[in-house]
Amino acid sequence: MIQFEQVSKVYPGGQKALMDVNFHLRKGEMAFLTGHSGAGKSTLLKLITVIERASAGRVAINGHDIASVSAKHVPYLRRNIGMIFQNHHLLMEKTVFDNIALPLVIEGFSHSEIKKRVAGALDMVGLYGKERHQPIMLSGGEQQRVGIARAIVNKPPILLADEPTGNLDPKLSMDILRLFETFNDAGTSVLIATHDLGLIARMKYRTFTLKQGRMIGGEQ
Ligand SMILES: Nc1ncnc2c1ncn2[C@@H]1O[C@H](COP(=O)(O)OP(=O)(O)OP(=O)(O)O)[C@@H](O)[C@H]1O
Repeated sequence: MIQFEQVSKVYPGGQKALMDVNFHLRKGEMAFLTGHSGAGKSTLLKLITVIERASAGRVAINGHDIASVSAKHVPYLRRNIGMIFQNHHLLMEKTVFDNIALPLVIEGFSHSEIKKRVAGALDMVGLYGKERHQPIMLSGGEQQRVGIARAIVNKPPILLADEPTGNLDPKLSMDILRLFETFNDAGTSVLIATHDLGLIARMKYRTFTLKQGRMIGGEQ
């Protein structure tokens, strides 16, 4: 599903963020990506979402080399990827409904379809009835679930999460992980970047480990 072959990333200032990275997230797999601060986790996710481009090597999604995707076609590629952030990047002045509807509005869905899909997404993350609230009225865990609902509302085959449980207590973190498992059970490929080794230890998933830009575990 997502394949890196000998991928390196050097930022314009000369900072080497990734070096000769090989890894393969299989279709329908759920896995963790870990490593110390600065190890290159966010950079790896940015190469998948084409926020950054690789300096060397090959990044492929579904067998397609994304180096050949032009800037114009990047938005189409991103429709296949739901992205979840630690500080969820919600629009605080908008309602929960508007936040979740955003990807569908951009894709030009009809209002009735948007209502149906947002209701379904709210139901999945356990926030049904909160659609008129503003994010500021919700707890940290609830805000994170709004971010997750927005990421899955257009049913992408790939879900990427960058420190999705960073601000949450262990119980809420586990709830979020269980939510990811539900999507994974439905066939979504899920990659979760996290520092939380305790959380990883409690789960049975493959773990890719980065150390100073090199992959030191989990490639097989
Ligand atoms: N836009 C950038 N320009 C220059 N250097 C960068 C840029 N983004 C990241 N880096 C550098 O690349 C390296 C990897 O950073 P990255 O953010 O991928 O690490 P990370 O593992 O996600 O860290 P954290 O867990 O702290 O978020 C770091 O040394 C960082 O300083």
